[in-house]
Amino acid sequence: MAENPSHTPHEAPVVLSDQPGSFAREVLAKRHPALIQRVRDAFPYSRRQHSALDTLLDEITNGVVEPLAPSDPSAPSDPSAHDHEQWAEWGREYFGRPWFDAPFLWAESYFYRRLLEAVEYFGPGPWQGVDPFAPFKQAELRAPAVDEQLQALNTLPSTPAHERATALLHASLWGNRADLGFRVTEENPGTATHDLVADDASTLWHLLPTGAGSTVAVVADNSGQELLPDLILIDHLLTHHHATRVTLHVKPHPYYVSDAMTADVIDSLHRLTHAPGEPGAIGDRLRTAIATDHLEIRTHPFFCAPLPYTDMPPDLREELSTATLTILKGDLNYRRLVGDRLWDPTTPFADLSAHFPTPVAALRTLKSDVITGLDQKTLDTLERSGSAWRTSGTHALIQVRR
Ligand SMILES: O=P(O)(O)OC[C@@]1(O)O[C@H](CO)[C@@H](O)[C@@H]1O
Repeated sequence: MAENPSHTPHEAPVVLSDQPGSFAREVLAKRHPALIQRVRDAFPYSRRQHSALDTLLDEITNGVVEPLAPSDPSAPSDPSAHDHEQWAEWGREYFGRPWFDAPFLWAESYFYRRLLEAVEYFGPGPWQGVDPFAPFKQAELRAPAVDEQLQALNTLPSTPAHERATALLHASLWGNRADLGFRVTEENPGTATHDLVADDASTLWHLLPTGAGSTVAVVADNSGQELLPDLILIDHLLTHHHATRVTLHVKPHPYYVSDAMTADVIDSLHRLTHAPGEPGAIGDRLRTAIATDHLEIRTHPFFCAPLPYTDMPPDLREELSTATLTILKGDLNYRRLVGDRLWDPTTPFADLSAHFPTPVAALRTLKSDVITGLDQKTLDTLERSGSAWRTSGTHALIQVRR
């Protein structure tokens, strides 16, 4: 194993991908190559795009990390060059070294940036802005399972308020299993457990008393079967006066396969508004909320950066600071919040999230090695179970720091 310079007595080791058999290694060695193949199969790409995908595949399996290709000098303002300087700085330590030696968080993020480059997403040219993951996202949103989930919402108006709030929070939480990146290699994710490994839901609701005029920031994760329940939860927060204003933060470009962008919010709203009954009513209310600034869709380049939230730039920090509570969805946001490190699982979540500018709630199904804030008894039970509880997506948590 390569020496891990980031391991100081005060901080746990950074997750790397250099350990054979580790989860992080599997993602780089198996998930990323499989993803290249899926994207390739989904589009009528040109010879140049296929060749760029071949080069990327060869590099991630046998080569060393290469910088982004130089921008096209013949194009006066090459849009593909928008973040070159940034990546040159973020990658300085890792260029020329095997992919498996870079921090897992960095390597994954850079892989998605390079995949977008290979398919010419940033242009200039006809493929500019063509989301390579759109076919997978759209298929998921059209799935018959979604019709059933939407129909089930028709029982909501007659469900007692407390039960309804819990059901919607849990739907948003477990929606995080619908992560298409995860499914590239985990076709049949195991059965979800129902007990949460940590459940601070009561603190979350205490932070949002009705009628207090709160603002909630929701940092979204996956589109489709995660974003739909997120939107339904947002409607609940607004209509039941837990918040007067919600900001929904999405990715500025395709990321981790199914991560939500503005286009995905539009598609999900369309799916809701075109469904009969309660889902249609929810969709209409959400559109009204957007039109009246009670719900605002926001994005920021930092949401696709290979960095933890401790490195959040001042403008985003300032923007989020106005929220009463930030809800961070999913596994990657959790890794970025507490740091992508092999913490002692009983390290308090509140200590590791203290840097975040607002009270924060993490809603996450467990799909990577990082875990914090467990009590010893829960940890012992999980360890005794012999299951891959950290990474299989069968376990979930709601952790809140006031
Ligand atoms: O953030 P999400 O969508 O919940 O999960 C992202 C994820 O699928 O990607 C990484 C591996 O590729 C892991 O952190 C996690 O399993």
